[in-house]
Amino acid sequence: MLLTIDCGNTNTVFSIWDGTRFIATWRIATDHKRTADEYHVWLSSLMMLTKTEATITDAIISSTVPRVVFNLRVLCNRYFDCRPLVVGKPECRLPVAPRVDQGTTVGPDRLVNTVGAHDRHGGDLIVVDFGTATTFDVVDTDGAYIGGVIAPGVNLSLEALHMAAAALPHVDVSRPAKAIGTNTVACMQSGVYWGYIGLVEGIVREVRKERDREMKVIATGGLASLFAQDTALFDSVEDDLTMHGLMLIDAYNKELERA
Ligand SMILES: Nc1ncnc2c1ncn2[C@@H]1O[C@H](COP(=O)(O)OP(=O)(O)OP(=O)(O)O)[C@@H](O)[C@H]1O
Ligand SMILES: CC(C)(CO)[C@@H](O)C(=O)NCCC(=O)O
Ligand SMILES: [K+]
Repeated sequence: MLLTIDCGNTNTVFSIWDGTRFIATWRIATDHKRTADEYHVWLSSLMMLTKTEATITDAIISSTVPRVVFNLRVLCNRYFDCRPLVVGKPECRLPVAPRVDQGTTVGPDRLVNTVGAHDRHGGDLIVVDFGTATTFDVVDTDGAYIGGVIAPGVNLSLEALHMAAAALPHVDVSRPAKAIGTNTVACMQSGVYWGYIGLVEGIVREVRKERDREMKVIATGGLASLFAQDTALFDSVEDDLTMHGLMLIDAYNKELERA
């Protein structure tokens, strides 16, 4: 079975693909100090607790945090006796190469989302991912990543308000009942919630204008379904998009190896 690891700046998600479907998904806070042994204790306990029967033989990693890759590699070598594929490394091939400025490095999560979304929807697409950053990936007709937009993440914006203003408390994102807040928390929630609705709609409008063509919008990330309540923009909301992309990239590389 395949272990897919999506390491973001905030959270790291592990899933197990049994060849047909994902049988388990577990989340842990990203911490570069976490050792391979710690990952293994955590993973094996969850497997036991949930009675997940899995023999991991392969692994693929997407990491937006370069320094966590070392310990994730050790985890795969030591405990699963395999060498993981790492998205963004030259030995990990992608079905279609990104078309961006020379010398620039695209976030591996964005490359993986591009592959996952193009497989499900073809081109042209805009993939919106509500993670630590809110990213927009523009996918060409042939499935190439051709650029996009990086905006501050929703939770990051709320945290920035709290950090910079003495009178503003820590607030969790939520859908406010009204746009006009009548207390501090409601005002902040309105600013971020309706602000992000406007941000997403505005950016998609500009990207479509620039591309001058129809483009489907695919949303992913923990907060996608929250925002989907108040915009008709998303053609589809898919929480498993990154994992689907990782599974496809692994299969693509295995196929190349066999050829
Ligand atoms: N309905 C909800 N309301 C509030 N928060 C939510 C909701 N659903 C998910 N979340 C939270 O949203 C955040 C976004 O999750 P996601 O996995 O997309 O990104 P992340 O882990 O924050 O970022 P990264 O992938 O960059 O590490 C998570 O912290 C998750 O717990
Ligand atoms: C933008 C983030 C942080 C989103 O996770 C990640 O994709 C990243 O670190 N990207 C590198 C820069 C780029 O994608 O152009
Ligand atoms: K993510």
